[in-house]
Amino acid sequence: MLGLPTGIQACLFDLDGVLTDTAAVHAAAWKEMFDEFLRDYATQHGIAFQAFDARAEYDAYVDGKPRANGVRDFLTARGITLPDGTPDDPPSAMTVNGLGNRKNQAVQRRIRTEGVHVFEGSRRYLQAAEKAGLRRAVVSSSANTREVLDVTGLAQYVEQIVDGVTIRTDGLKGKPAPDTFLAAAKGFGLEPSQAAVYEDALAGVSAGRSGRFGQVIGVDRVGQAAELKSHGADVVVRDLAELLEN
Ligand SMILES: O=P(O)(O)OC[C@H]1O[C@@H](O)[C@H](O)[C@@H](O)[C@@H]1O
Repeated sequence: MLGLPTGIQACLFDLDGVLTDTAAVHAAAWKEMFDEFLRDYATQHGIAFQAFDARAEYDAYVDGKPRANGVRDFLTARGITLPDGTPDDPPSAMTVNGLGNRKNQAVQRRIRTEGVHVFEGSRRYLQAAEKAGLRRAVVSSSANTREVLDVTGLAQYVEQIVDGVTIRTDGLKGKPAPDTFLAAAKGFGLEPSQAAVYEDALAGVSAGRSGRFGQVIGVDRVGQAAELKSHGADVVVRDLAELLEN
């Protein structure tokens, strides 16, 4: 049923790139912020400007992770160290949190002006999961999760949210650690083996694999099926509608 092995009682959905087409919106906002930062950094240090690669560097260092971890992991890969600062740093601050807040301004502006596209196959899958009596949670690193679920009308299908805000308030480790998915399974009173994880990010499928979930479904929106498999996806689909067929 719904492409799931028997015994699965809950669906734990990532948001950006799985339910909504917001992975691309995040990637564009990251590029806007990092390119501005990297241009200034290159001028100050007398080095050549090398733009942020919104595909390869986004997928490897940023996608699926909590905001500050994405900033830190990308800068580390480029050999750049900045002080962490604090979450309330202004967007102009040259800190990990400052850059994260600058990116958040960009992503919120884009969400407001461009709107959010819902993958129709995902909406249908959520409805089918509800009809089948499966529990439904959204497990996302994004602190903008509630807003996106509200503006898209998807909130009505979701029973539990573990997001970027929960990570901060409950002191959870973000993806690729399995903690956010484990918290969602626990919230339903279920074992990880009784829950399926739906993820488009490499960090997310790694989290599903290390948490020993009953099924890890990789959702390939950008042609990275092989990487999703090698990071731990049991199956890879291009759209959740494919799972409705079996
Ligand atoms: O900056 P936010 O909205 O809290 O989101 C953090 C991360 O959330 C993830 O869901 C996205 O895949 C990342 O691209 C994003 O950076």
